[in-house]
Amino acid sequence: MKKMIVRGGQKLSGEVTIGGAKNSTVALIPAAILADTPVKFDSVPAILDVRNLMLILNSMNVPSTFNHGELQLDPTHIKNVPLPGGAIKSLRASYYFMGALLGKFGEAVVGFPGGDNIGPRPIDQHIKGFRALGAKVVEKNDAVHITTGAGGLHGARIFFDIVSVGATINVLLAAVKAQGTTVIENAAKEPEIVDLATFLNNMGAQIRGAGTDVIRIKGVPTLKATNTHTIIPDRIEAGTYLAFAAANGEGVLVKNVITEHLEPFIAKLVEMGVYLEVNEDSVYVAGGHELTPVTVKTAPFPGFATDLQQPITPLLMKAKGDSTIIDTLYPERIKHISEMKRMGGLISSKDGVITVQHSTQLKGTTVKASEIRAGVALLGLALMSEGTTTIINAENILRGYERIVEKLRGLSVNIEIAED
Ligand SMILES: CC(=O)N[C@H]1[C@@H](OP(=O)(O)OP(=O)(O)OC[C@H]2O[C@@H](n3ccc(=O)[nH]c3=O)[C@H](O)[C@@H]2O)O[C@H](CO)[C@@H](O)[C@@H]1O
Ligand SMILES: C=C(OP(=O)(O)O)C(=O)O
Repeated sequence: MKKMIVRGGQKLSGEVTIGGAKNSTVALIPAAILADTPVKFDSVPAILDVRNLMLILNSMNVPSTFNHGELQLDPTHIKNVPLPGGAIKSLRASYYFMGALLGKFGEAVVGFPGGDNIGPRPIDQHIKGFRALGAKVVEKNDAVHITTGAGGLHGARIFFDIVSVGATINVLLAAVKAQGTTVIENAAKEPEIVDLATFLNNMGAQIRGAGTDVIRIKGVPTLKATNTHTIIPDRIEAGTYLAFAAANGEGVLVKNVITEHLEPFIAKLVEMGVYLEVNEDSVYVAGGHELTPVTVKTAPFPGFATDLQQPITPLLMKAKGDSTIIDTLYPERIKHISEMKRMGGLISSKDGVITVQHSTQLKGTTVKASEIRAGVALLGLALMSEGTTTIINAENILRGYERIVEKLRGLSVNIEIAED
């Protein structure tokens, strides 16, 4: 296990460059097995989720190499082996192998995924989608067994009961080579879905409407990669550094940002009184602002991302008054609260409403990163606290934040990582 040791009370300054989006990458890698050729990605983030996906690929006879942000993989001799456990349990997005294997072979056995401890995360909509495409789905022995009959998968009209990123992507992966046309209604609109559709379309897929709530997929028999796919920047990583810079910076430039992907987040910072300069592909945050409290309500894209409600929390503690957070997607995403309280943070949660008060007596201590965004929020609070904070279970942060220690050191933060 790893721990991060952060010395607080330092001001962030300088530049930080955002890497490729975790939530695109973890969909693109399973999607790549649909290709009949080798595949190359660049701007791939150096995160633990990528390492674990490479282990899963390896178990399927798909060799891969990852150097300097470039990931190459060769699915031409892939074997459809059952994927019941092991690395599957290490990340949520391993469930994309259900859709990808189903699309490729017409069958899949994939263990129930792991991922963040952020409350219940059912996959009923994924299964509903697979069934609509003609698959038989049985859940047994902690794994999902999916098969198709002799006719294979066929296009269908699917109306999701709730907007789900994972279900939209999984059904898209299964449908891309199915016979006929699939229409997904009430689809999720996240930029990572558009990135995935761009990758697949460049390989010959016929997907229209990604980024809107109706996606049409005309099945094609084969997919071939002819060029390198560059992954979009990580909007959640960008939002995290913007929040850190606003709370504790004295001039930070966050580079490689698609600012349109962060509109509700940037609007919230402006509403709080943070002084920002939004450039074409970067955002500059100046220091020393008077902050007013706000209400944050998470929603599917283009709403305020649930993945940013914890990272913005330390900043809310700087505002003079009470702020409110309502996470409509994951009301139980509150694992940071007890740890923040131990650091002197004035924060509480009742009936799905988190109240964050102006907190001036913050002190470092040993806290636990129980999941990625809870962990990074504690890191943000550590930067504002007096003394040293030790964050244990730091792997949960490294799962999705590439080179975070180096990036923060580049912003003059005194931070180190060590074995626990
Ligand atoms: C790898 C990845 O991209 N992870 C993101 C993805 O997770 P993930 O794809 O798992 O999240 P979903 O968009 O599916 O979940 C949205 C909501 O729908 C519910 N739901 C989902 C599927 C289902 O079959 N039934 C159901 O009820 C969930 O419990 C949740 O309340 O989107 C979340 C919401 O933006 C983000 O927090 C995660 O970072
Ligand atoms: C919840 C998250 O990730 P995952 O879906 O991979 O668990 C996240 O990135 O905040």
